Amino acid sequence: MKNTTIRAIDAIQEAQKIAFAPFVFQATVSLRKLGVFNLIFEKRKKGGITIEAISKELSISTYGIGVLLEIAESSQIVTKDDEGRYLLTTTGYFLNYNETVNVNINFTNDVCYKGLFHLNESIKTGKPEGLKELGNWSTVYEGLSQLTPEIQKSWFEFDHHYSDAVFDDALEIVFRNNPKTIFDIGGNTGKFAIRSCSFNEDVSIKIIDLPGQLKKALTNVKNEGFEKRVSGYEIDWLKDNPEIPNGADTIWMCQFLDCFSEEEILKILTTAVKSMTNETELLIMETFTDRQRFDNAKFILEATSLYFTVLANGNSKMYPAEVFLKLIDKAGLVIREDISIGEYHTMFVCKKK
Ligand SMILES: C[S@@+](CC[C@H](N)C(=O)[O-])C[C@H]1O[C@@H](n2cnc3c(N)ncnc32)[C@H](O)[C@@H]1O
Repeated sequence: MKNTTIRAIDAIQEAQKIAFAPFVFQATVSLRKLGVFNLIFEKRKKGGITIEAISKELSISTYGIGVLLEIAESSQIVTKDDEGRYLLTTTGYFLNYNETVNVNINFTNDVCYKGLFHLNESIKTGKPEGLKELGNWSTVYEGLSQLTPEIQKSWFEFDHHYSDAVFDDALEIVFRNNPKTIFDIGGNTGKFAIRSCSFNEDVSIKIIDLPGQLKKALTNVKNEGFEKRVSGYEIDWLKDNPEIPNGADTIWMCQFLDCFSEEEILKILTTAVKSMTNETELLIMETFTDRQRFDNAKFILEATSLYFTVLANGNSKMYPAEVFLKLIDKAGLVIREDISIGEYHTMFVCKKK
């Protein structure tokens, strides 16, 4: 976006918005949590609702509702008419009711907010300095299974939101050659394994992940009754010389490689290649910054990169596809198909060179 023609008065307004962005964010979180947005929306057909009426209905002081709605009005989240009645703007509506905005707000507030304070340190050290706000681990992945329930819920809802919706389309491609054995690398909570077992009655899946995460995934798999067809394999890709077993018809890596630096991605892909035959398909599904149709999607991915910097591991990010193209080639793989899936994702179907 170019801003060469922006007037100084507008530019200072934009700068002030950034200077106070955390205030607007926290006011929004509070208006959501207190049910003020819901109430304003419910009253839309009556022309809106005043601060006094909101205060009475929600048993919160007029002072409290007033300070929140003042900044919300200046931020174009609500409007106020001459009788002092508030309505949601379209932005306010999305802040309260859009599913993607909802998972992003919860993720920002519950998982990232406190940790982000340490971003400058992380940029200098290359370490996730904000992670200490959540627990004492060297990467967030070590701690995923130990996060408090509220933080864990927001983390998993964020993660799942961006993959769940595309699993249906992805499964059609994964199973078009009828694989009997799939390795799900970075299987997380076992969602893909469970969906695969429901989709195809013959397939066996091996989830490959860190021990804590694997335990959680296998419990979920058992709860769905698929424990005979899903096994686990413990790995820490950050250790020296990781190895995975042979025997997969398909290796599945969804929203996984972005959790690593370029050097680490190359190590993972090279290790995977060693376990592949000429027939094995390696499927990489990612959200690439240079493959987004909408600016807001690119913006979400750039913010997610900062989460990786300050909280996840200090050295990974959401990558442009061109970085992956180079690493895939370097690892000894060739891309047979390059498929766009859903709103955000790209799938690379890779084979050994
Ligand atoms: C973003 S999640 C993957 C999400 C999942 N595949 C999906 O599509 O929803 C990343 C996964 O990589 C795993 N992971 C991260 N670092 C790892 C490491 N050093 N060794 C092994 N697995 C790791 C995490 O435990 C987590 O399950």
